[in-house]
Amino acid sequence: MGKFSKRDSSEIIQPVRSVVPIQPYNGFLGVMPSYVAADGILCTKMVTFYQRAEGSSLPSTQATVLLFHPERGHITAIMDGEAITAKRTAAVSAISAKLLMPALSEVLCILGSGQQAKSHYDVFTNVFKFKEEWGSKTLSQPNLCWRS
Ligand SMILES: NC(=O)C1=CN([C@@H]2O[C@H](COP(=O)(O)OP(=O)(O)OC[C@H]3O[C@@H](n4cnc5c(N)ncnc54)[C@H](OP(=O)(O)O)[C@@H]3O)[C@@H](O)[C@H]2O)C=CC1
Ligand SMILES: O=C(O)C1=NCCCC1
Repeated sequence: MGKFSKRDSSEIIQPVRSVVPIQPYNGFLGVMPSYVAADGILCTKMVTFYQRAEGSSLPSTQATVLLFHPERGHITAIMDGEAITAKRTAAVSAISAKLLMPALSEVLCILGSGQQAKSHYDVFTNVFKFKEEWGSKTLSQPNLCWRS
């Protein structure tokens, strides 16, 4: 993402994500490899995501990030892809908002109360200042009001 922000993609190999539908279960498996030679980073994220039935206790998204030794090819780290996904996705949204939102945006409204709702709340309140914050009661963030 740092390289992306610098608009320097010359050293990054990052094919478009491959997605395998898991049709009977309304799900997908996504595989997201990338190689940044200059930084010695060879990795892939593997993520499953599902449209769950209402009231299901199963998670909608599960992910793992594997880091490899670029020269020798062995795995050097197995990382929590859900934590990385939470921060990465919210960070990308904040960059988009920074570039696209009207200058006098004073109200933050978060829909949903899952992982992304929480990480977006954290990142957006860190990067921007809002006069009002609206969201779900179940998101339970300290400054957040809610509509019943
Ligand atoms: N573009 C990207 O890179 C990424 C995209 N995503 C997408 O972001 C979305 C949220 O992901 P995440 O936060 O991890 O998921 P979670 O499962 O943690 O949260 C989902 C939220 O959506 C609510 N919800 C689910 N179904 C309905 C419905 N029918 N009506 C109203 N609310 C509903 C849930 O409510 P309740 O708790 O009451 O069930 C919950 O608050 C997903 O669509 C996911 O695919 C996620 C990660 C990365
Ligand atoms: O890229 C990701 O990570 C995800 N994309 C779609 C929904 C789940 C996670």
